[in-house]
Amino acid sequence: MSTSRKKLLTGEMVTNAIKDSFIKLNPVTMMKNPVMFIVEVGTFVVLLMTLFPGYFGTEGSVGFNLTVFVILLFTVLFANFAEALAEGRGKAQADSLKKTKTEISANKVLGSGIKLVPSTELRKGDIVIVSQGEMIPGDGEVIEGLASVDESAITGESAPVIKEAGGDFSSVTGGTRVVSDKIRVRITSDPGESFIDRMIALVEGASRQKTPNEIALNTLLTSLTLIFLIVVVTLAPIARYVEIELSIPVLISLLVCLIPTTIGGLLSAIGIAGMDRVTQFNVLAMSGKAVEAAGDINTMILDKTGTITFGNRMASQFVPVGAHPERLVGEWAAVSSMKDETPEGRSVLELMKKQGLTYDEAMAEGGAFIEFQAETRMSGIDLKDSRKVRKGAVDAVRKWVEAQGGTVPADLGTQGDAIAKEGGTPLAVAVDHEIFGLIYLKDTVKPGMKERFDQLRKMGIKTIMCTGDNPLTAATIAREAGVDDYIAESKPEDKIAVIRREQAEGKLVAMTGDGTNDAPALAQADVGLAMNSGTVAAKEAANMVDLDSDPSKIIEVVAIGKQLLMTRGALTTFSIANDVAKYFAIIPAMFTLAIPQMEALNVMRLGSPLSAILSALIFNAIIIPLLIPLAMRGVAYKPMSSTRLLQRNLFIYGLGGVVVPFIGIKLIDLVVHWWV
Ligand SMILES: Nc1ncnc2c1ncn2[C@@H]1O[C@H](COP(=O)(O)OP(=O)(O)OP(=O)(O)O)[C@@H](O)[C@H]1O
Ligand SMILES: [K+]
Ligand SMILES: [Mg+2]
Repeated sequence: MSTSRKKLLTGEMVTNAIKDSFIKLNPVTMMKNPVMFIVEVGTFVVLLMTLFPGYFGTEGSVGFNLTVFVILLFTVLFANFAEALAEGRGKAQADSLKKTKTEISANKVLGSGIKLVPSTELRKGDIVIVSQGEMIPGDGEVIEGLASVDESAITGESAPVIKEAGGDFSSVTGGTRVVSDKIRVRITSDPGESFIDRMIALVEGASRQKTPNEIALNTLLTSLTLIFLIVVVTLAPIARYVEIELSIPVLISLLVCLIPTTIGGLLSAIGIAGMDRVTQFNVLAMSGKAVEAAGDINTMILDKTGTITFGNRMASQFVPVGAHPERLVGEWAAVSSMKDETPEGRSVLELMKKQGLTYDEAMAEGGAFIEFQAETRMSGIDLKDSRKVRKGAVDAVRKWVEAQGGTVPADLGTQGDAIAKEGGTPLAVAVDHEIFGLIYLKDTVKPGMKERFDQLRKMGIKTIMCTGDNPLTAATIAREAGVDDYIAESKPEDKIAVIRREQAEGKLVAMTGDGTNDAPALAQADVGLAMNSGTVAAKEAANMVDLDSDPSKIIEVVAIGKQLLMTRGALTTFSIANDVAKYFAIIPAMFTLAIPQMEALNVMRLGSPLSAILSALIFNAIIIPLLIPLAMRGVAYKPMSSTRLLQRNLFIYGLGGVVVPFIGIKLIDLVVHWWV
């Protein structure tokens, strides 16, 4: 998928798009786009008048009518081509994804035995075993074991990822391959509803629905079209009353020039291309609505570890407190981490090794491991000799020790604060009622974060960092990264509370997450971006999934959403401004046709009335393909507030929309008036 993703446009896509432009002429399809449907009807009427001259009263020359027919036909084809081209890349991607969807046989667990069944027979809840070298037969959750999995079929990333039971890295995707070890997987989707199935439907646009914004704009464009239709229809009898004969092809040309064909022709291409830009970025948006919501975001909730910082928080130092020797801090830290599979836990053992320190591994035998929980902010082990060993957030451990009647060394606070002020995370290490010291966990802010948050601020987006870490560390990192606000010591439910609070103020909120405990907040947020590495629950709750599992990508997703909305706004402005300019070419020409004395109205000095009409019509048609690259690429985009953006766009695209047709029509007329 990654290879096809990088290719922009192939000759094959263009050929297919040309073919599709004709297929899309089917009136049933065209009716979904009322503006272009009216043009198609007009094209058909002019065709009839060209084929059967003399049946329809006033109709001008056959040559003129034939020319109008050809230009109108191309107007419709160009609009269809824009849409087909925008769809092309997704279709190509869907094809390459379908190829990865071959039938796989699965080792299904049945009672105490194993039966070989085709993957298509697997249902939700079935248990399968997948060993080294085998393909995972369906989406599921690892319930036993650990394996490295090659997910390049869906993510394009060739480095294998570790999947293991329990925790946030338990979800597996059908069609990916186990490259080492063996896992037991509980299937979580029925046939036809898998991640790859949904991905295919998404990229190929099969499930594409018009977004609320698109529907609103479509209604506006349709209303404008109806108004102009009424104007033009009533114009004919009025003109006849004052004894001006206007032929039907001339009236149809007028109508087509007046109605917003530019945006009408490009509207759906803009939406599809916007979705596609998100996909090229390796983010799957479940709907166009999600992408547009991203463009309107006011508040962004980010977690610290892994989003703003690299997240591989590493133990870098053991700091003793009270009268305890440094060696003991390391030893108890190691004992508390022996079975702690979090990166923090593993890094403690690595630091021991690096410092050449040893500890008694046998101590853990027969003990009960206490897994890290965001709620308790501690982890550790209850030894079989009944001693309890803990490490965790300083204030959590302090409370734990105090609850057992222990005393807290005087320098715990100062030493902890010193680490926090440097942006590090202090973890206190305690055994029963005694605190031995601190583990200094180091994490670094990802480069360029400040600039990105500056950009978000310019767009008028407020950023809030939510972290489980202590207030001092949170403050330091918040300052270093340049977020607007932060919430420290936040439990998972605090995230959803922040989201609700912002939404109650009428704001749209975006957030990222990967854990099952993030799922409610991901669902509550207007834009929820789940990590592909995350749990099934998180991915189902979110409306976007990042295949690269990089939470900071939410920033770019918002930028893409903004760009989509801007592109649509800019081209709408351009289109309507454009039509205004066409009045100046076509209306004087129409009246001069009937009353030559009205030549004074011909401010544009166009060759002849007929060439003026044809030139306006030709301009109206070719502006569509000329704007396809802009519609597909999106307009150039600088972060700034919505009001400034609007002013800037009105200036560039509004003014441009008025000026460009004058020049364009004049140039076309210089050529065309030689023929008519
Ligand atoms: N393996 C661990 N054992 C003991 N305590 C831990 C462990 N990992 C983290 N902690 C402590 O628990 C606190 C809360 O962790 P949590 O994962 O909820 O948030 P965080 O990782 O600090 O922040 P973020 O929400 O930005 O990811 C941490 O700040 C740290 O003090
Ligand atoms: K038009
Ligand atoms: Mg965390």
